[in-house]
Amino acid sequence: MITVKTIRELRAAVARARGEGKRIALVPTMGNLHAGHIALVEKARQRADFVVVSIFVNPLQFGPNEDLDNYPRTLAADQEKLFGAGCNLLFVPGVEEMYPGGLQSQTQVSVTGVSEGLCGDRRPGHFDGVATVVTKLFNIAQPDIAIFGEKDYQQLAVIRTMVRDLNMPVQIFGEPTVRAGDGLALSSRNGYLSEEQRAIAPALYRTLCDAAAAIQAGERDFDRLIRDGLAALERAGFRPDYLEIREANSLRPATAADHQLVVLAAAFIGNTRLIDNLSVEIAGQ
Ligand SMILES: Nc1ncnc2c1ncn2[C@@H]1O[C@H](COP(=O)(O)OP(=O)(O)OP(=O)(O)O)[C@@H](O)[C@H]1O
Ligand SMILES: CC(C)(CO)[C@@H](O)C(=O)[O-]
Ligand code: BAL
Repeated sequence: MITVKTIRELRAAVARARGEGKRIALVPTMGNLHAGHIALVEKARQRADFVVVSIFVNPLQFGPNEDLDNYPRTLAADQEKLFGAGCNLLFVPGVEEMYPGGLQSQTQVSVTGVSEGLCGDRRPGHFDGVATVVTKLFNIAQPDIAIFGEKDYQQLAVIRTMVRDLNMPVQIFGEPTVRAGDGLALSSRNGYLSEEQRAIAPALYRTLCDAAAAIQAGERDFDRLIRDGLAALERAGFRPDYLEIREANSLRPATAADHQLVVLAAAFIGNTRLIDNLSVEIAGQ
């Protein structure tokens, strides 16, 4: 595995791999890697011959009061994990390499529809920042495929929409959320939790499971399910940001006629904001 910091080095290595007839995969990350990221890398290995992982804590997708400065940066440990997972090239650009003209003058990519509501409302500008950096990473690495986690469900929908609308020649794969034994979705931000907060955290997934089970059992009063879910999160010690039930593909609010649903939630424990989601397929329809 080689680690490069510049677009020029990345392009040269990818051109060599392509010249050898290799299929290129890209796994974009913000680092502080855990088993969820490694599962994406392993999937990339299965589907391609040359795996590029990027680690870039993208300032463009953070709001002014968010955790950009505190976001964990653990390059040496990440390199070790990626080497073990069969990554071929690690791209770790600095902010200047990615945004040489500064953040203000950066052309931005903005996806309508699926980026509205949910995290799009709670984190204004977030998905413009994500769509912009992912477009840049696609243009820089020109991968055949790119792999993302379903944990960031709305992000995956935004990227799929962007690729479709802008005819980007890259195939997108979404991978299931990797969870701890108690159900908590693995996330770099879990590292912010104290022992006491970590004990509260699995209630987020439990709440999603309860809502999904109620839908499977025939409940279609989604407003009531949302109210119950928000109350359950509060009882557990969360400060809920949102809990919503959406149609799984369009992300519009679900109706009783929909067959593929997703329950999505974001909630704070102290200053730490966790997100999670659970898809619900209504069988036999
Ligand atoms: N538990 C997980 N299972 C599968 N994929 C995941 C998981 N957590 C993150 N990913 C995916 O890894 C990629 C990089 O995500 P990122 O580096 O932001 O990690 P993260 O753990 O989600 O961090 P954060 O705490 O900032 O949300 C994204 O495609 C994301 O969806
Ligand atoms: C896709 C991504 C790497 C873009 O910065 C980021 O949003 C993430 O880690 O999910
Ligand atoms: N995992 C999504 C990146 C973010 O929260 O900014």
